[in-house]
Amino acid sequence: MNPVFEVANLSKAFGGLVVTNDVSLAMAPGDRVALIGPNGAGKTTLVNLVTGNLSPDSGEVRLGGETVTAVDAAGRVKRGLIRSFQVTRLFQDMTPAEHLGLAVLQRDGKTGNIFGNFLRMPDVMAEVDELLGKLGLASLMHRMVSEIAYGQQRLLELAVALALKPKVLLLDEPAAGVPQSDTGRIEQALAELPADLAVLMIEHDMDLVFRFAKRVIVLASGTIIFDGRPEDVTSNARVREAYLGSYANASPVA
Ligand SMILES: Nc1ncnc2c1ncn2[C@@H]1O[C@H](COP(=O)(O)OP(=O)(O)OP(=O)(O)O)[C@@H](O)[C@H]1O
Repeated sequence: MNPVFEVANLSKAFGGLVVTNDVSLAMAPGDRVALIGPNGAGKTTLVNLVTGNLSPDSGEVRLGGETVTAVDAAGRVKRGLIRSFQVTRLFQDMTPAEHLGLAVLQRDGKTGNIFGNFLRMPDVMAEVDELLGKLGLASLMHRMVSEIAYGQQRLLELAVALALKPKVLLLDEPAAGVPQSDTGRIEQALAELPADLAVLMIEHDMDLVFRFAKRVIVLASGTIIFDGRPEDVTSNARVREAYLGSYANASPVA
């Protein structure tokens, strides 16, 4: 199958520190990939290069076969590359319905309407209802974000991302900080993501990685040291060495 998303020989240094070192990878529609690696391995930097929030020193990013290395982050969103909206970027005094309504209008290029009452637009609201229903947030649609639990805010992030109709979805630790009682709902939402969507998830929780991913990519010191099946990752010598190295550098607990 043709890749929906590719990076080729991507490199990035901050000062003298090479944080992304000749990284190449491709994803097909429907892929479920976990991106793991010790702290400071360069995972967030790689995602920032992919989204266009950072520019690489060299290499290419391609979406649906088109080179988008020079396209800005908004242009990549328009082409279907969506990073899950972070909880810290949700508006505390807006409701889930308003967040999703705005996302739908933005996706359809109708942002001129945002000062109209889009909550009365039947086509927009039908989609908002459906998305919130899917994620179990229907009863909260008109509550302020500040009044809803953290786990539900993380589900709302996912709903906003889905409202933009992604082809490639980048998730950054979708269940981090969520009380255990609510992680099941998030995992269910992840399991129910559209089958043809390509998903790349940064995740530290290996239990979640094993339940979600069909493929694991391990980054260490900016280099991909493993790209393969989840069942092969923990026995891989380079992966073990990279993680042991990160523990060896950790300070002993007093
Ligand atoms: N803007 C920047 N300027 C300078 N150094 C940076 C910058 N952003 C990241 N770094 C450095 O690049 C390295 C990789 O950071 P990055 O956040 O990409 O790693 P990570 O794998 O996402 O880590 P974590 O799992 O801890 O979030 C780190 O040493 C970090 O200090």
